[in-house]
Amino acid sequence: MTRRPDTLDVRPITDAELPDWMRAVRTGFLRPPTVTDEEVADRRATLAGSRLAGAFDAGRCVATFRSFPQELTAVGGTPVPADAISNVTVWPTHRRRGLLTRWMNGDLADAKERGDVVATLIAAEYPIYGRFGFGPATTCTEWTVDVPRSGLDPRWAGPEDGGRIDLVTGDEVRKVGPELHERLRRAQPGAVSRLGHWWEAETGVVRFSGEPWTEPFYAVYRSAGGRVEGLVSYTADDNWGDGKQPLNTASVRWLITSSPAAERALWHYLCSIDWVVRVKSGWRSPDDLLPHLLPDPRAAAVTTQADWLWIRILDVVRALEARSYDVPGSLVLEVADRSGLAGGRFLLEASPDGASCTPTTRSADLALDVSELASLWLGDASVVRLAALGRLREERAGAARKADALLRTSVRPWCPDLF
Ligand SMILES: CC(=O)SCCNC(=O)CCNC(=O)[C@H](O)C(C)(C)COP(=O)(O)OP(=O)(O)OC[C@H]1O[C@@H](n2cnc3c(N)ncnc32)[C@H](O)[C@@H]1OP(=O)(O)O
Repeated sequence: MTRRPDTLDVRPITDAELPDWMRAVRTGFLRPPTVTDEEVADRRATLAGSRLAGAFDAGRCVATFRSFPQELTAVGGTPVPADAISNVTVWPTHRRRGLLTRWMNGDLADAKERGDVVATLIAAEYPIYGRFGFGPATTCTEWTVDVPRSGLDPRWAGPEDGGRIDLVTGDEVRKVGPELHERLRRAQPGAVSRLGHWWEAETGVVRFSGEPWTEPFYAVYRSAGGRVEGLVSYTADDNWGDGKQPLNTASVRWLITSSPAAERALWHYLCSIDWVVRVKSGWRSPDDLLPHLLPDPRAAAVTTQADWLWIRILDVVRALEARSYDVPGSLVLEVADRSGLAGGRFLLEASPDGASCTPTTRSADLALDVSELASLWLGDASVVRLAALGRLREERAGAARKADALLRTSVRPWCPDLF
């Protein structure tokens, strides 16, 4: 296949080019391209710290790339510096000429140079990013609850643990949300820091998505001691069936909690709203309490089960030293990285008191690609399973089981954010 010569002007964008860049992003994501002056102004206010690039053909932006600083929580709660990648689009007229490859290789090299431990992204499609050393590291699950079948007590009138649930406004959400989210993300492996504008965008104060804004409902859970421990944003449709029966579906936009009591109470609340016969959970942690807090968990059908956060390890030593380990153990990993950014042979010596990781010449226990290490690092994937799939190689008999004992975790990682 012959590729057309590269005549494009590929570079960071200027501030004056932001409207054109936004049009290009929308076109690449198949959304109506019209951008208003207000949306440009709102978007501009949210981009501090972001690195924005565009490809220009005869002066028109035809492809986009953005990255920005982020923190990702490792197993055990230590945040590591991450290079978050987003808004990757190449117009259909300019696809498969290597634009993504050029940007990605440059951005990952810059991130490595800056000292970022990982790069992160949410992949639009599964096959795009593995070639650049990314691996799927968390998953998301969506359930649809058939409320009348759930077995929950229909007379429920609020939490029985002394806590309370209140419907609140967007103003209140912006007051209590950020602190709650900080508590959650510092404890949850796989969670990421949020940019300052996240809460403003979620409550309609800044609008740059091009979607019409409709105010959702917000409910907050406070513990018996008055501490905010949970927050949910949801919408409901308007569906009256034959026979004048309300058959509404409540759809969760997001739900965050810092305690199991808050998680249980908010799901119970959502499943006890009069008229609501279906609750769509939104993209949740695979470990969410939802299905099993129902007396009949089969009332919660899995409607989505897919990869979510993808990670690219840029520094194997710092990544493996940043996370915690529940048991003592050692492991020699032969990590292949075709880009030359992070490969090598490493000795990991770990215990619940800490870990050290050093380049070594000892013979390897396991040989794997850097993308497979990304899937293992947050504790979600199974080494034994990856070996069975032929995606990593045991160099010493029994090494895969030994590695699972060291790397897997009792709580699965989860990233609540789309970015
Ligand atoms: C983090 C995010 O923003 S996710 C959003 C990603 N964007 C989208 O999905 C929007 C629609 N798609 C696009 O904009 C583009 O097709 C992109 C960005 C996915 C790819 O950009 P391109 O410039 O065409 O990619 P590029 O030419 O560098 O391709 C590199 C390789 O990846 C492969 N590839 C690229 N996209 C895909 C895909 N969607 N599925 C499978 N393979 C792909 C190419 O075939 C090529 O393989 P080769 O080296 O074996 O020939």
